[in-house]
Amino acid sequence: MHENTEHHEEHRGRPHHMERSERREHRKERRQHHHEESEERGHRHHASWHLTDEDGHQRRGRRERVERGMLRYLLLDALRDGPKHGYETIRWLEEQTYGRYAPSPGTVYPTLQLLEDQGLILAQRADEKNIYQLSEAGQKELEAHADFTQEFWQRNGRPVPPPAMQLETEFVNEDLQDLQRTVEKGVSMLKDQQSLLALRQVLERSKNEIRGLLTGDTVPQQPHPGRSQRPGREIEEAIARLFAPEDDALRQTTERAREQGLPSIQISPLQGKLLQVLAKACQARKILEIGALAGYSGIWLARSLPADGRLITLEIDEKHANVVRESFRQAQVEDRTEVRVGPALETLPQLVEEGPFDLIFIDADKDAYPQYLTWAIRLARPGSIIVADNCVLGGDGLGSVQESTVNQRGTGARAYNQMASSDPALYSIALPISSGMTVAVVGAKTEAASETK
Ligand SMILES: C[S@@+](CC[C@H](N)C(=O)[O-])C[C@H]1O[C@@H](n2cnc3c(N)ncnc32)[C@H](O)[C@@H]1O
Repeated sequence: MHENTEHHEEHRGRPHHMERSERREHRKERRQHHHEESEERGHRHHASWHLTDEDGHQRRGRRERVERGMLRYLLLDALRDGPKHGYETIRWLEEQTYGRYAPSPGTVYPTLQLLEDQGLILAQRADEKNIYQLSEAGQKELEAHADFTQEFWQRNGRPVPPPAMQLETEFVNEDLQDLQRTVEKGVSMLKDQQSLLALRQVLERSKNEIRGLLTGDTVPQQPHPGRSQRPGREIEEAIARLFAPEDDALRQTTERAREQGLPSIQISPLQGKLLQVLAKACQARKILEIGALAGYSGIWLARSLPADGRLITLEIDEKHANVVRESFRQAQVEDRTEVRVGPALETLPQLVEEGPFDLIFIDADKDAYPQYLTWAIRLARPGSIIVADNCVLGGDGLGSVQESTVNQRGTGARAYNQMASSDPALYSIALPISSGMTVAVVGAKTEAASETK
């Protein structure tokens, strides 16, 4: 299936004989034409998007919407692969999209009829069924509109990544969109041809590097499970070996998370030990965590507590919460831990009576980070420590909040760091450990700082 996909990518490519500007113009015209055409038909096709996981269970995903104007090209594509019955075109599309797209017969048969009426496909009756094949006109039509389907195949013509890679794959897609926004914005801001040339050179270098990585010519440097490049990873690992070795319970927690299909986004052992050191420094007896996942960081935190200490960890996902409880049980810290299920912003107000907390660890949805910080200050005492993970993000978490119009990645972290560095109630620093942790010590609270938005 891979070779097939590659073949299609090549075939679907832009007409090579054209100059770049001509190709762009050509593409623009085609899009316009395609748009008008699909509006004329006034149809949008909705197909359910379902995936079969490794255990053979069907999961529903987002719906793949395909305009009928587009379906005709996908059907022509199916027939380029060889003559087929109507039903076989459906199966072919389902197979080529790895189960993401299977149009209904009610949409496919009328479209095949239309294509036949237009002379783009030929029908032959055999065994009381029509076998369709691409006509010469159909072949030309398909080639002339190759770029219509290109985006569809880019999105759907690749295998669905295994659960452990889905998150990273999403990050890659986000990064691509970020890059596009940044370049588009940059192009409109650049004043001279020289700068544009420099920009193109950067893009060219990146493309070459990516190609090298994909073909295996370049060895990936310091790959890591987080979002941003992490220089000095070997050093981190060496420190972890010395200061923060994992035991069976911690290793099993990571394993359990993987088995249950949870994303691999827990903190590193080094971060776990840092949390423990900070908990010891403020003599923590009560710890609050926002974002539990499978309980990995929770175990590190719980182990820093005295026997009568308490860790409350907040988790939105019931399935994650069950894994966390199991992890805590296995690590024998269930006596001092509790998982509270629900959106953290709803649970936090219920904790006012149970505070103050000596250490608060924030590691959940990034957009809400500024609100979590406000709540953390409210639930803290002077001398409490507030730690937030994923705050540096290779630099994306630093800088001004306004940058978010260019680069949306790191928006929550940027706002968080701005608050943490300027709030008079806090004494803070961001550390470049893993994807960055911002550590703040709560000082004497001011009225303004303890108000909750
Ligand atoms: C990065 S993971 C936490 C990793 C964990 N601290 C560790 O290092 O082992 C983030 C977790 O926050 C949870 N989460 C996301 N949004 C949330 C919300 N609004 N309230 C509570 N939990 C949330 C997610 O379900 C996920 O399990």
